[in-house]
Amino acid sequence: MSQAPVKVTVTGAAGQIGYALLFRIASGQMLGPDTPVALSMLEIPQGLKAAEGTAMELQDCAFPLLDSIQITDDATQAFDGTSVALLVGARPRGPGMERGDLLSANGGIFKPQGQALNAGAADDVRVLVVGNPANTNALIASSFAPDIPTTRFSAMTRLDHFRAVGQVAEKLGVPVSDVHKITIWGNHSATQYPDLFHAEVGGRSVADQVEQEWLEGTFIPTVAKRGAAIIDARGASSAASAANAAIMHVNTWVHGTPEGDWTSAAVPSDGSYGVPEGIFSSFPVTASGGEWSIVQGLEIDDFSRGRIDASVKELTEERDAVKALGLL
Ligand SMILES: NC(=O)c1ccc[n+]([C@@H]2O[C@H](COP(=O)([O-])OP(=O)(O)OC[C@H]3O[C@@H](n4cnc5c(N)ncnc54)[C@H](O)[C@@H]3O)[C@@H](O)[C@H]2O)c1
Ligand SMILES: O=C(O)C[C@H](O)C(=O)O
Repeated sequence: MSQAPVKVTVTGAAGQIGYALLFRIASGQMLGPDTPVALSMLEIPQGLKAAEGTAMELQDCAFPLLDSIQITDDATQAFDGTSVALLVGARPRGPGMERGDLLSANGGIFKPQGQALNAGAADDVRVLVVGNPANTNALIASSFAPDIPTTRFSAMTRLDHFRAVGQVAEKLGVPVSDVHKITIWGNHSATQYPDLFHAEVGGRSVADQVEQEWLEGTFIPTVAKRGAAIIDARGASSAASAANAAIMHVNTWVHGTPEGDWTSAAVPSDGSYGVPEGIFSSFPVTASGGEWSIVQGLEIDDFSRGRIDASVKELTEERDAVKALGLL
């Protein structure tokens, strides 16, 4: 081990995504092979026993990079000194629950977690929100962490990005590594807009290589509704693919995007592409020096404009709903 351990906090550590995530973090796949990790697992009291079981398994892997494991139901302890916080634990939508109820229940989680991050996180903290509704949960958490720059928060649309890459690779019969410049715009929800007009395979626009009918009638709905399709098939929501996307999101944030390509992440809007300032919307982004930058200057045609606006409208409605609940 060549450097001091980096504290990484995972909330919802005993959940499905937590189980798929923790072993990859501890093995070095997120921060790299030279970075020892001090893991902190935050759970609600009912989740602590299962978290202890996972910790036993982590110990049994004898990962050379795993420096220590903390298990707690106290957010202040979990976030104290943390440099990477993965906010995975969230309240899922239950039967008969309206979107407003979901936002209110999650406000009860992300407000105190934002406050605890603000109180004790390390100066270099980076926060990834995975728990749904991820974009708006990131907005809530960051608004209760006024001493942490808003740009240190982002919400995950990398899974949607990878889903789009997979669909394009299959359609064009190329390896996934040939697919570049995919963009997910907007919300991590069924209104998201996976954009192929700027995507490239073999140096040519993907939109020029597929039929418009496939793009509109198959590609967009397949990507946007993939989460629901997985729930339907598995009887549980995506877990390993979500954990993979979280690992890659943080890895890219810390280590940067490859030259000439970009990825997708929900970051606080600076007003780019007409997206209202402050909401967490997915954009094409590059990363360098631990900071996200929104890719500028892309031409947006009327088709894309309409799709982006529809998803952004949903995000502004979510923002207004949490504002009305006193959560902003
Ligand atoms: N952004 C994405 O792409 C994406 C993809 C997949 C899933 N998700 C979301 O991720 C979240 C987690 O999914 P999962 O399948 O692991 O769920 P899960 O129900 O298996 O696990 C969630 C865990 O969070 C814990 N928890 C609840 N409240 C908590 C709190 N206040 N503090 C700490 N822990 C808490 C629960 O005890 C549970 O163990 C869900 O909201 C899901 O919708 C997002
Ligand atoms: O779609 C869901 O509810 C689960 C998750 O956000 C996903 O995209 O797989």
